[in-house]
Amino acid sequence: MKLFIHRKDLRTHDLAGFDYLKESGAESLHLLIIDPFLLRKHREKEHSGINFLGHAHRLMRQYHKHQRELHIAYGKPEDVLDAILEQYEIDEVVAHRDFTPYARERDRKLAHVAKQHGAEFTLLLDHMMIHVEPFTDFTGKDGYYKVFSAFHRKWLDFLDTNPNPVSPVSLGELKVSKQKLELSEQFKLPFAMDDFKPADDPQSKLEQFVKGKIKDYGEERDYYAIDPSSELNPHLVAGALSVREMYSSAIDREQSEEWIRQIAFRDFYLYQAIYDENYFQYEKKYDLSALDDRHFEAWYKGETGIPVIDASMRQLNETGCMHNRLRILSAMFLTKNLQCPFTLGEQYFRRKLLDYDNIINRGNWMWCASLGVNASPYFRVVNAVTQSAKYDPEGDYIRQWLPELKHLSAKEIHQPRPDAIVDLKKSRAAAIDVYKGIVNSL
Ligand SMILES: Cc1cc2nc3c(=O)[nH]c(=O)nc-3n(C[C@H](O)[C@H](O)[C@H](O)COP(=O)(O)OP(=O)(O)OC[C@H]3O[C@@H](n4cnc5c(N)ncnc54)[C@H](O)[C@@H]3O)c2cc1C
Repeated sequence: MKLFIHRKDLRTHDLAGFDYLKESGAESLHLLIIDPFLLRKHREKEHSGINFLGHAHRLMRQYHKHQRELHIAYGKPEDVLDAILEQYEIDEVVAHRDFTPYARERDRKLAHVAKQHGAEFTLLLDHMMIHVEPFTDFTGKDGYYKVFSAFHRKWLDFLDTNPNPVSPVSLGELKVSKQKLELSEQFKLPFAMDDFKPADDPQSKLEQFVKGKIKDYGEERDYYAIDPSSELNPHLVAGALSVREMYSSAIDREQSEEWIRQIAFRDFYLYQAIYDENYFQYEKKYDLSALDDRHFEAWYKGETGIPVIDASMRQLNETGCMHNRLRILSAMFLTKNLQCPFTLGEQYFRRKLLDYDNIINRGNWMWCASLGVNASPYFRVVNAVTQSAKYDPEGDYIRQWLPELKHLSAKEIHQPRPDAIVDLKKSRAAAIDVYKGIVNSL
């Protein structure tokens, strides 16, 4: 019998692991491990944890609907696996690959436990559009792409000749074992799944988006006050929706290029995390000693006196959502105008974002902070006030999140408040000076 472990792939169709199980013809036991490490610091009460657990609850229901058994265990993955392999005749453990340092170490430990029990440990690539090894062969490049535009061109060519279609295999076609798992008390969930509202179905949202808003995405994607983007990402990061489904539902639609380009962007950051050995340690490579956390609290509480920044942080704190343009403004403001290390903002987003993803979050924070291989130039410091006036000309977004400024005119509402913690012009000049030193310290 095989053991399939769900991770960031909380769905019951189009999974590389399901294709593999179907092909093998073997019976399989299906497991989701809730890892206490990933819920430390009460993340189950933060938006990112609530999103994941809401999707876990939805997955449980889907298994139930298919009359299949999904076992849920709570504990260190290697301990859970050890207990299961001790009790059951399992010859192979199957899961999907992940590239964060924590995931790599976890999988190293799981491989070790599997080996001790004489079982195979198979990791499959599921959550990227491209398969990285064939892609690397296809590029014929010595080394990897460091710049997105060149990567993007090759990515499109590669998918033209190496399509990665949605799999027709779904849970109902697998021989899922009906055996009960008898795990000891220590592996029982310390909370009830019912405490988490099951996440909504992403399929109808995807369908609506590709039939409607996708054609305006290229022109309107930055106009955050009118909700121009798909808002599918919380489903994608939990794996309730596969990237193949997103790509294949959009690729033949007119004017879908810009949206597809964003999917390539996601693959690009995942690809960087695989090939750039410094991806997770740039903060140790640069000299960031000129930066400090003086203004961090004002930033995360939305009390900087720059209306668009405060509005976006209030939205984030309350809902876990923040549009991409606002993430850029708020990250550049923190790292550049407030001269705060990017890692503090990165960690704050980890707790707060509904669609938090370690690799994508880090790549974007580094881009904003002008660090790493694919970074904005150090002298790029966007002006939050002019961007606010450009993308939200009536100030509707600010009025929604800062009702105390409702009375101000469309012209006044974007302007720094009298008690703003920094002067945008002066802090921009200072940031350019400091970041010139930082980027040259590598
Ligand atoms: C500082 C900062 C932090 C971020 N943190 C995260 C994070 O933790 N998790 C995360 O998934 N994204 C993150 N992003 C990227 C981006 O903001 C979100 O992917 C996007 O806002 C999701 O919105 P949407 O669901 O409407 O997707 P759409 O705008 O409809 O885009 C479709 C898909 O394209 C991908 N995408 C879009 N923008 C980007 C981007 N800039 N980089 C990589 N992929 C992108 C996403 O997978 C998304 O599902 C961050 C961006 C910044 C500037």
